[in-house]
Amino acid sequence: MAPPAVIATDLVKVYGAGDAAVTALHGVSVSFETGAFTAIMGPSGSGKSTLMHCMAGLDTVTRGSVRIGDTEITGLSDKQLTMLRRDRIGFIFQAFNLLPTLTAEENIRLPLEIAGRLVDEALFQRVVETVGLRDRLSHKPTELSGGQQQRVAVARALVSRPQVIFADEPTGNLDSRSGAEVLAFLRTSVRELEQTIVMVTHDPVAASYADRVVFLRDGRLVFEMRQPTPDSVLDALKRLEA
Ligand SMILES: Nc1ncnc2c1ncn2[C@@H]1O[C@H](COP(=O)(O)OP(=O)(O)OP(=O)(O)O)[C@@H](O)[C@H]1O
Repeated sequence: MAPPAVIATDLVKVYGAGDAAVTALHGVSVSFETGAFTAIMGPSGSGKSTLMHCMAGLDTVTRGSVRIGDTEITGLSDKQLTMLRRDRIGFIFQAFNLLPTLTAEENIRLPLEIAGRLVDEALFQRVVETVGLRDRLSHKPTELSGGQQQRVAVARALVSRPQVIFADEPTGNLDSRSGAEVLAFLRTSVRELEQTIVMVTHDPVAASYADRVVFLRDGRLVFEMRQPTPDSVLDALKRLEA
C-alpha cells in the first residue's frame, strides 16, 4: 500500500497570545491515505479550516509536524511553501476563484503555465471528459452556471496531478443538484485518476461521498467513520454537538 499522502502529527495551533490566545488545535494527529477521499467534519469553531490551512501550508503551526508525501513542511521558508503549493497541492474553494477574462480551458491550463510545466494533453482530455466540460471549454466563467464553474475549478486542480487536493466547502455555494454533480466528479477522480482529496464540509450529504470522515470537536480529533452515509454522518454530528 502507498504511504499516506498527508500526515499531521501532534498539531497544535494557537492564535494570538496572552489573554487573547485561542488554541484552535490541541494536538491533532491524523493521516490521509493516498488515493482516498476523506472528509473533515465537526461543529462550527472545531478547527476544521485551521487544520486544513496548516496541512496545506497556508498557515503556520505552533507545534507539531505536517508531512506532504516525504516532505516535512513545517520548517519550509515562504518561498519553498509557495513552490510546494504550486507544484504539489491542488485547491478547490467555496468561491470558485476563476479568472473572469479567461475561458474555461484557459483557466484550467493557467496554473501549469504559470509553473512553467507542460500540460499532459491526454490527462487534460480525460479530466475534461470526467468533469463533463467538453462543450463548455470556450466559455467565460460568467457564461457558466455555478456548478459548471466549480467543475472548471475541479478540472484546474486535477490537471496538475497534485499529490493532494484540499477542498474547502466546495459545494457551499451550489444548489443541491449542482453540488451532487461536483461531488460525483470528485468521487470519480478519486476512483479513476487515483487522486487524493481532503475536503472540509458542513454537509452530511457531501461527506457521504467520501471514503472516510474524520470528526473534530474543540480542536481535537474525536471520531472517524468509514463508508459514511448521510444518516450515519448526521447521527455522529448530533452526538458531537450534544
Ligand atoms: N485568525 C484567527 N485568530 C484568532 N482565532 C482564530 C483565527 N482563526 C480561527 N480562530 C479560532 O480558532 C477556532 C477554530 O476555528 P476554525 O475556523 O478552524 O473552525 P471551523 O471548524 O473551520 O469553523 P467553521 O465551521 O465555523 O468554519 C475558533 O475558535 C476560531 O474562533
